[in-house]
Amino acid sequence: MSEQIPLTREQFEAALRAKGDYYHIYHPYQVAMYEGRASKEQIRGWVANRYYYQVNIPMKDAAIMANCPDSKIRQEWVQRILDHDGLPGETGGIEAWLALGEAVGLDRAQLESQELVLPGVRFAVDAYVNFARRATWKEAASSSLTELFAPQIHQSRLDTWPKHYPWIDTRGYDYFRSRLSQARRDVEHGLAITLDHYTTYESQQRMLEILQFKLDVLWTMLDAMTMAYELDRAPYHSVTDQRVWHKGIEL
Ligand SMILES: O=C(O)c1cc(C(=O)O)c2c(n1)C(=O)C(=O)c1cc(C(=O)O)[nH]c1-2
Repeated sequence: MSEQIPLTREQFEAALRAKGDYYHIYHPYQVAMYEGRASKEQIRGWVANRYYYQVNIPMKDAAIMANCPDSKIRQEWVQRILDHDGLPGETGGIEAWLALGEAVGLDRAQLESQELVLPGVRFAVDAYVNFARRATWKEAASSSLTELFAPQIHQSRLDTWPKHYPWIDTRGYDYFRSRLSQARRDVEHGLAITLDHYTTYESQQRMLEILQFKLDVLWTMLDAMTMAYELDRAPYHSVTDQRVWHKGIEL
């Protein structure tokens, strides 16, 4: 049997970018938010649940670094952790997300307690972190490439939310603004690693599947929020309106 011919660098990049068709920017929950159709509860639910993604991203990036023997790569990758955690005394992305939480009327302590984080969101985010722990550092690094499509989604919020949701304190928007340049820089580095590394047809197809896995993580988070905040079907809704679900099991 003849071997499949690998995609050229340009074709591979085009195939990665084509995955943008499945980005969560097209999820109805996300569309409702930027079209101004989301209720206060839906916006608050999204911010509270996305907080779990925010706090896990630096742990995901630390897992990639822990598996990476190349100091040059770590030198660049560590910036991602600093973006979210900040240096001591600085405001990082997690702090900026908490400010967004306050801007939409959520209590900081409630956000930090993670009591609003739905199990479906928790499982999806955990799948991403666990993948990064177990995969090779290159595959885990490449899985961040949904960020190719992130500047557009952050910009769409900056363009539409202040108009649609005058009740949101505009100081909350700093997170989205700072991610515009941070995501572009991340993508440059992540894309270079990815285009250099996957040079066989099989490995390129595997990488495209990994990117689909990551798209699934993001889409599934919004599915869980749709159930809870749009369809009024939070977990256990048929038996109780209490938030009885687990709040994370530390291992
Ligand atoms: O708001 C969004 O829609 C969105 C999506 C993504 C993404 O595509 O994974 C990230 C972010 N935001 C983000 O703010 C962020 O810091 C981030 C890091 C990563 C990653 O996989 O390492 N994705 C994303």
